[in-house]
Amino acid sequence: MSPAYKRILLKVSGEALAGDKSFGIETDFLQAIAKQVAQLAQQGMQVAIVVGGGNIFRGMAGAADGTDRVTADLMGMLGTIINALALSNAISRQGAKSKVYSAVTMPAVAENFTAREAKQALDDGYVVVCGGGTGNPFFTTDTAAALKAIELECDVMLKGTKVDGVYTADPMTDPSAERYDTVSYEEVISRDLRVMDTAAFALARDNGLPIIVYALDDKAGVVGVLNGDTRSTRVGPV
Ligand SMILES: Nc1ncnc2c1ncn2[C@@H]1O[C@H](COP(=O)(O)OP(=O)(O)O)[C@@H](O)[C@H]1O
Ligand SMILES: O=c1ccn([C@@H]2O[C@H](COP(=O)(O)OP(=O)(O)O)[C@@H](O)[C@H]2O)c(=O)[nH]1
Repeated sequence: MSPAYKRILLKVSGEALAGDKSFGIETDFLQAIAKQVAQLAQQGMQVAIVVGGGNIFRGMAGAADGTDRVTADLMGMLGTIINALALSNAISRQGAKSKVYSAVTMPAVAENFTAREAKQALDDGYVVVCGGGTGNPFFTTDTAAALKAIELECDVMLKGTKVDGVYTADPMTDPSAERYDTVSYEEVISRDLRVMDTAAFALARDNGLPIIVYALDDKAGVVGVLNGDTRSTRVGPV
């Protein structure tokens, strides 16, 4: 395993959590991710996770259907909390300590996120699972993930999603798209490669945070990414 990383931030896309279903959480898939994360934690790696919510609700879709955008985004943020609770519980069941932090205040459900407390929890051996995104409408959980990776002083952000890296175009719609092994922040932003939103890439670039994009359903998963066995793209300085 890469000895270079002491503390990592893992972004788990909500839609990927649904596995083959169009909505909700696929239990086997949740267990598989939880097992990989628990394994890393038990080996002494500090792991923070930001969870998406696209498997439950997306603000943009709600707004398109007539709900006002701010309300729809609040609904989306609540969806990410549901996923965070499910993932943290699954990690605990694998024998690792885990706590949920929320960017939206809800004391009966989760700890309020502060970087100071979350860093302490990481130092104390907890897997820190962050829900609620940035706590603000008009943002995404990718931006929240980049932000929290920087706030928590993580060495790298791993973005687990449906595709196995960054391509020259969206591989879901363009079969001629080619995957990069490494790509600069500048190229991703200037070519508008939309595997994450520009705000997230810009934040990473401005703070020198490397990002590794990989497919969440790869059997070797995040452990494989860190070992260099899983196909992925590294986004970083040139
Ligand atoms: N240049 C690109 N390289 C890789 N994936 C891309 C690119 N452009 C668009 N995508 C799409 O971005 C998606 C990943 O973004 P993500 O935010 O995780 O997805 P979701 O919409 O499920 O939340 C991929 O499933 C892929 O279809
Ligand atoms: O900081 C944030 C993060 C998320 N969201 C809302 O939560 C939804 C789910 O998050 P996202 O789409 O990023 O999840 P993912 O794509 O990872 O499944 C978004 O559509 C937004 O409506 C938000 O308003 N602010």
